[in-house]
Amino acid sequence: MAQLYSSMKPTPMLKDELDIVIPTIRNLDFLEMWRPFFEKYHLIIVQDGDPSRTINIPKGFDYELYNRNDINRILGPKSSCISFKDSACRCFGYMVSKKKYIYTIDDDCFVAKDPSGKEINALEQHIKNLLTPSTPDFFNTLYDPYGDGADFVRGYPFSMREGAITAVSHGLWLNIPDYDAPTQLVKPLERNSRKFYLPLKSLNNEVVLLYVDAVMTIPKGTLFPMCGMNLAFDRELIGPAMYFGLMGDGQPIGRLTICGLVICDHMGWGVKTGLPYIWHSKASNPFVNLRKEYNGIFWQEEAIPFFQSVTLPKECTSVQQCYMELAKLVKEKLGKVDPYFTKLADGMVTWIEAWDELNSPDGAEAKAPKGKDE
Ligand SMILES: O=c1ccn([C@@H]2O[C@H](COP(=O)(O)OP(=O)(O)O[C@H]3O[C@@H](CO)[C@H](O)[C@H]3O)[C@@H](O)[C@H]2O)c(=O)[nH]1
Ligand SMILES: [Mn+2]
Repeated sequence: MAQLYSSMKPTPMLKDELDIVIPTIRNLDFLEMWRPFFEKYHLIIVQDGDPSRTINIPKGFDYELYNRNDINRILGPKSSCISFKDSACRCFGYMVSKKKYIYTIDDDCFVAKDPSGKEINALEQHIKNLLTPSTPDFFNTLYDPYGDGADFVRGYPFSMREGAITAVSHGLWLNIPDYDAPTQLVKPLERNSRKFYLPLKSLNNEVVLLYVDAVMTIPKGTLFPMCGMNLAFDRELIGPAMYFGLMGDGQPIGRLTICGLVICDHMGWGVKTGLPYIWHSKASNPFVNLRKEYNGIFWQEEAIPFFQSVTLPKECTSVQQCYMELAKLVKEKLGKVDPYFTKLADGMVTWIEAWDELNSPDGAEAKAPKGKDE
């Protein structure tokens, strides 16, 4: 399937083909800053924590809001696969959406500015990333050859210039980077201000935050730490594999995405990272994060070599089949690391079952209180 976007200008809005998923334990006043970019889109808000709390949502946005009671009502016993008291609860929004694309953003992420001072329309850049091919099989040293002002460099095989379908667009962050707790603890004041260019001086002669003006494809066979803070994906392609795992309340682990992107390699799809940037305003509490992360920090030393070694049978031709196979392997190979991984594997199976229940042609409709403040 050829990617839609080529050199046409402007980037299609896809306002009827994309949902914005926001996990939250806070009021959503941050939407005021995003209003020019988000107001035409449908929002799926997943309210975590105490369902009796009222979340303030600025007027004029079209949204559906799900709290834990809704999740339990819609999924019944299968709601056990949706994390509670962890941002991974956002996966429920992926499951109930009916749109082709998803953009997910945290409620402490704001509109960033590029070095020229122009506000960045993160959603537009993600759409551009998703509608242009990726280059997972052969690295282009000018990064994204489909970006404005770039192309394939000399020596890039012409037979590979059509590229691969892009399944995921992973954006980055100015100000507070997505650091783990130990890094956050030793670098409490560090801000993302790497100097990839001559420092741009602001009016009062201070170095302003800079950013890396690049989008690149994650090379095939390479894993990377995927952050859900500023992330978009083709839900019809890779949606069933975008489960963030079992984390938060009742789990020995949090803030670690066990994600099935190895399936992209198996399916021949691409994953991009880089632009767009958002401005991440708040560092969650590093001590609380350390408690959530410490198991994951040493388990990942076993889990990563496992995921790097995974090869899926060619008989797995759908994402669901791949994911079920991955769950089987997680149980077999990682179950001995800790019983958690057996629980996780079961959660992965339940996730696919719930996904198919809600998304098969005759699947149950996820009834939620529709929200649209006139
Ligand atoms: O129990 C919770 C806690 C938070 N949320 C919502 O999830 C996002 C992220 O929360 P926050 O900004 O406080 O935490 P960060 O450490 O900055 O998050 C990043 O680290 C990873 C940890 O989850 C994640 O990939 C990034 O998002 C906000 O919208 C909170 O409101 C929640 O739903 N439940
Ligand atoms: Mn945050």
